[in-house]
Amino acid sequence: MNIPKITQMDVYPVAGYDSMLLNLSGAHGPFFTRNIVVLTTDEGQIGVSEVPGGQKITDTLEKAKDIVVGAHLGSYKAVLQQVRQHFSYLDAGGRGNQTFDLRIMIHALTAIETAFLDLIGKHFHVPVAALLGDGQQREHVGVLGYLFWVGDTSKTDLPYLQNDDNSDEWGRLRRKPVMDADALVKLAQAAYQKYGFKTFKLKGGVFDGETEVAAMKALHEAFPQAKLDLDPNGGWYLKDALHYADELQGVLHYIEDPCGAEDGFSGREILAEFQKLTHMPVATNMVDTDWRQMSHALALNAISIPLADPHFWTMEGAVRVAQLCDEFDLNWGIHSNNHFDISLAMIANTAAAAPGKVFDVDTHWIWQDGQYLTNNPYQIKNGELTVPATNEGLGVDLNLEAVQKAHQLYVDNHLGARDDAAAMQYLIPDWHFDPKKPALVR
Ligand SMILES: O=C([O-])C(=O)C[C@H](O)[C@@H](O)C(=O)[O-]
Ligand SMILES: [Mg+2]
Repeated sequence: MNIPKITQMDVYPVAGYDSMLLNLSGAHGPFFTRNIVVLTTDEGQIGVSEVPGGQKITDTLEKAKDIVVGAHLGSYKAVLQQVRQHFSYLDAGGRGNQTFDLRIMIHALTAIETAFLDLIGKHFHVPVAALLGDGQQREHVGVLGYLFWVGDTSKTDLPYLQNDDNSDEWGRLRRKPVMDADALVKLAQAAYQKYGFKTFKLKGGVFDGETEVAAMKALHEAFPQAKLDLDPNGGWYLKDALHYADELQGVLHYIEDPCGAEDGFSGREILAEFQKLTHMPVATNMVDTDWRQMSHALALNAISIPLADPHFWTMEGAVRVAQLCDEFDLNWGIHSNNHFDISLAMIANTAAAAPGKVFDVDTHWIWQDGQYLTNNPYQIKNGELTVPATNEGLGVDLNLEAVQKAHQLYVDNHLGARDDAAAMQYLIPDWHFDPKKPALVR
């Protein structure tokens, strides 16, 4: 029997268009960037993956080719071990304190793992979900409507996309400013019309806390049945977070990183105090991002909903977190960043393999919907993604021409890793990141 062997590994840094989404780290620029990996076997089959952008991840993937090319599918775990050993020094600084994770090795590792899993799934004619953890647990995966405050792009001379999809209200509104509760409710209504979400999350840490509390109350009034989450990325001090939590009792279903490290205490210690004092379930993608952090978070009872992003836990690692949550009576969810449709397939397959109480998972996809790198992107319908058990691999068919175009966009615009301060400086001159100050509070 022939076991397919990797004969080629291609790495494509790519870019797509984004809205001027605001967050604690600043404002999203007109482009978001990703790294796409394509593995080819001696049988001519391909396996794909997508992880965050940036030259450091691209370079690491390029260097890893020596380990990957020549390996056969059955040895993928040995390949992953070697990649981890060779490059783990790159992640010594941890995730950093931006809203997004700055690690390098773990993202490169995920890119290699996922492309292998795509190939193995195709080889055995099963979805990637069937290969993870204890196998596929569900076909339908709930996803949330990820809402942002959106800046006014006319205050910049940056090439933000406008009028790319005026076929419906969501397509129109997602490129326009959203700077008050009325506009936010309209945005949520448009997202609901198109995608049928049952949960909404607002990216907070932009306006002062009282303004964001009022916005959540307006969303609750407009969608009394919806589950709501507010995520200021640890930008509030504990004493303020306790006050906002009081105001948000009965409004929020859960809260995400309401506070973080302060006064010599770690983010885990502060969140443990918050959870104990409020009894409000706390989600996080900031304080339990590896097993060492997770062990402290659990010992402290700091969190109820680990958001295990498969891009920084690996797909297998994210499902391992779900298994732990299931055994320990915690809820589980996924965190995301702006992404193309390969990542959407990664999210869907990971959540389809997660046992237990899975919260509607994050995805930024609605801001990118229409910019496809595959011929058959997953669709969000009735607030769900579907992973049929008949899928093979990730369940997507790569459109190489679209990847090459997205790569050209990256090259032509001299892009690299994400830097939200640059666009924010158009709104507030000399703006600098402060992990303890909402972005527009300066
Ligand atoms: O849940 C989260 O913290 C995120 O989604 C982090 C992202 O970096 C978000 O803040 C963004 O895209 O601006
Ligand atoms: Mg978060």
